Amino acid sequence: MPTFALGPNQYGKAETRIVRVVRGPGGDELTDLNVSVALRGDLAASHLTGDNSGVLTTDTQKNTVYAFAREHGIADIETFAARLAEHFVGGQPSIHEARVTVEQYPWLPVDGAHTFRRDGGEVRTATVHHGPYGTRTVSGVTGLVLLKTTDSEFHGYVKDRYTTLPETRDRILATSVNATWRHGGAADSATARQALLDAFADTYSLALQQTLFAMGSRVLERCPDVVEVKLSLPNKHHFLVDLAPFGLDNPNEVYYAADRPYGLIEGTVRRDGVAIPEEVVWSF
Ligand SMILES: O=c1[nH]c(=O)c2[nH]c(=O)[nH]c2[nH]1
Repeated sequence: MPTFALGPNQYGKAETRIVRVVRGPGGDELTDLNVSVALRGDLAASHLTGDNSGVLTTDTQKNTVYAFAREHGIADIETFAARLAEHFVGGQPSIHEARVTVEQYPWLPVDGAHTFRRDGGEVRTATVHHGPYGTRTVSGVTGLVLLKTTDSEFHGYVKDRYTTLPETRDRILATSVNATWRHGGAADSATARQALLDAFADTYSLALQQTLFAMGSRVLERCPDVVEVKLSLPNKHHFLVDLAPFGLDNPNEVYYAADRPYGLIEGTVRRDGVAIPEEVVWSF
């Protein structure tokens, strides 16, 4: 008779959407979040026999997210996530570890009073793990779309019998930045985000790979608390259209913006010679 063992497991309320309005005479403040909680601990009995005596229900977790927004405010998403994670672990003996992931959808004021507009597709992220190892925070941004119209070359690459890509000394460079930065909890995400923007803008690029390293390095330079930056950069190709069939030249003016396939350039930038604390990664 085969026997089976329960492997790594976790549970929690995913994607609690919460919008908080702080009303003030000088204009309202809007915070728009998507909060996911996952808990681990002494919880096998629920899986093995249906004994739920250690289970803090996912419904309670959702309620806690809402209540904390009112009781403690949100401050920034790192603080909000850490407060929740510490509460779940500190409040129940059966819960030993918590992972709280927060996505923030930025809104910009329209009239400085009570009207806002969503700020493109950009999303700010924070993931906090809390457990016997303490609190580990990873902040980030996704969907930050950037483009520069020049100061980008690409040449000197391998040519084999399948290569058709022409070398270029002047091309459009565009990407949608997906970045995370691991830190001790004190990193200023606005500074990190600005570092990504500045490095993309002022790096004369010979490859998106080189721009990636410059962007990660700039975050480490400006944010002393950050130990590691991970970047995933789709190369949003812009191909010059051949207008010769119409008797027209095309001096870097008219492009075809391809949405797929796209190059995907990914890499990690770390501080040299600094011992980096082990990353907490749950198996799923
Ligand atoms: O910056 C680039 N890196 C590549 O690896 C690559 N490959 C490619 O076709 N175009 C580009 N551009």
